[in-house]
Amino acid sequence: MKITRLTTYRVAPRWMFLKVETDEGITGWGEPVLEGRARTVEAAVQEFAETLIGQDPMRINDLWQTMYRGHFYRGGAILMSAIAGIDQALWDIKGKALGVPVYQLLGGLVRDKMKVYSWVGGDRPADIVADMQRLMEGGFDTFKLNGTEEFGLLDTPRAIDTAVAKIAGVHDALGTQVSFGIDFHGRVSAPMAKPLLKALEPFRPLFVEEPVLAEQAEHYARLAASTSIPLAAGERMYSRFEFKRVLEAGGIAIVQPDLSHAGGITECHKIASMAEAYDVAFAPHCPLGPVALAACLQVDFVSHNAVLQEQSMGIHYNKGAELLDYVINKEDFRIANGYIHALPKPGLGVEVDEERVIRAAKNAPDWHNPIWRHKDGSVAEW
Ligand SMILES: O=C(O)C(=O)C[C@@H](O)[C@H](O)CO
Ligand SMILES: [Mg+2]
Repeated sequence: MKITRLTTYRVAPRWMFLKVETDEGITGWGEPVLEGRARTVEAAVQEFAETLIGQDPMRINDLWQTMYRGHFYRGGAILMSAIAGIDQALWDIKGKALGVPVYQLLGGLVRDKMKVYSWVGGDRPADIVADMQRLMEGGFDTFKLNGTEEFGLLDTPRAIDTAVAKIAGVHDALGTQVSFGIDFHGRVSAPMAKPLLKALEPFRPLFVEEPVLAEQAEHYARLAASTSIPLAAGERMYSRFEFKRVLEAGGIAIVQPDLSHAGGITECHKIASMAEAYDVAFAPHCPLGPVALAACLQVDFVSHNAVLQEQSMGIHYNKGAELLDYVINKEDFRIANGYIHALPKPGLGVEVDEERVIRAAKNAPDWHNPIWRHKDGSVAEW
């Protein structure tokens, strides 16, 4: 079998799908996107296409290594997102060619169902309790929310109190009926993370995510030593070679690689295994589309340390399209009582509505995150 064509489709809300065609009529789909940098990743995918066309798609490991090592420069958000989406599509082709879901090619199921969680509260956490109560009716009991709005490098006790008050409101209203992760979203500096974590401890969040920016990873171990809250990170780390340093230094209880940013199924399956060796949980980041989610689930169902799966249904970013709008087999993605089952169909297990994708690609938005500023006019972490 040979790869014949790679076609990218940028679509609402902020996703990009990749279709990889072969000379035997088998097509694979991937989701190589970096939110806000879709056009850059698209260019990277098309550059990789120059070396992929004519190659055997079944040789996923060699193609992955060639994409990663063959062009001298390596790693980083753009290249690893391009490789991620291509890798997803290659696994999709392989599973379809052999007539099995990808998880069968990775050793089979370690669990019958996978716990998922839902976002609440948006960019600026608000209406959190109401959002949770609405989603609890749909069977969810695990959530994630942003911990703060803009937060200064040195901020005030009042800013900490404002952030804590929102969490206290959830705790007062719902107690332990719900569990929730708090995403600091890299908005909190290392000096402020310690007091903010301490102030949040009484409300026992499930985890705090990106307690500091990924480039401040050396603070993870120090922060973990100062708090009982499990720390999570990974959406802005792009390969085993970044995760190895974090795992070795300690401090992170949950790794959250993104299957569309960290090299795809091939790389994230290895990251999950590395994390397991350090007794660290695996909870893939996935605020993206259905192909990215399908790729996550394939790794979740073969990884003993997979504990939670993010999915974007109802997320505040999904303007103009929802998680399953481009999916034909919507029923396979059904979430019941906060769990999802392994996708039964061959390959990634997602049947893409190609006509709808092609239509949507004709007027794709060019999504970018807002640029936030502090009161003094300096740029703030969004
Ligand atoms: O889902 C999460 O945990 C996030 O932090 C969302 C963030 O990754 C945005 O997708 C960036 O545009
Ligand atoms: Mg996050």
